[in-house]
Amino acid sequence: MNVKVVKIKVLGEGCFGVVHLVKTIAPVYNKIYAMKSADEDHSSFLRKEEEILQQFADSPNVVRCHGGFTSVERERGVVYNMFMEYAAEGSLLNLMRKNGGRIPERDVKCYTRMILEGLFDIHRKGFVHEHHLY
Ligand SMILES: Nc1ncnc2c1ncn2[C@@H]1O[C@H](COP(=O)(O)OP(=O)(O)OP(=O)(O)O)[C@@H](O)[C@H]1O
Repeated sequence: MNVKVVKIKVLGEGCFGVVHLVKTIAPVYNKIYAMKSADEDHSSFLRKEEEILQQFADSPNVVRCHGGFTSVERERGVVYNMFMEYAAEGSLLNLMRKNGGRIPERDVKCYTRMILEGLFDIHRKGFVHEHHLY
């Protein structure tokens, strides 16, 4: 499948790759995704992440994965890309930064519930969540 996207902006960078906000051009026009990319030679983690996320399509508290594809970029060569649901409100860290280093008390209950329900689904399927500190 010949997937074409326009990169709108960088959303962030993790240990293994960069995440862009993108808009699709082909084969479907104007779909918005968060797209995580890694050089093909170092893409095994991303392919694994995709394989795992696909198992959580029915979990509303785990970010939805919309598949992956390979592209060739002039500067980087062959790249593997994974489409994710775009979390437009950003991360909890963004929320804390906007609120003087805290999560507003009125929001704590709702986010705690979402995190615990997401973790419950993850553990139920036999996975553990790991976050890298760097
Ligand atoms: N689906 C998304 N919607 C919006 N922003 C996202 C999305 N996924 C990732 N981001 C942004 O990109 C950053 C990097 O994401 P990534 O998944 O690569 O790493 P991480 O989860 O922060 O850390 P790690 O490398 O430990 O997995 C995030 O911190 C976040 O700011």
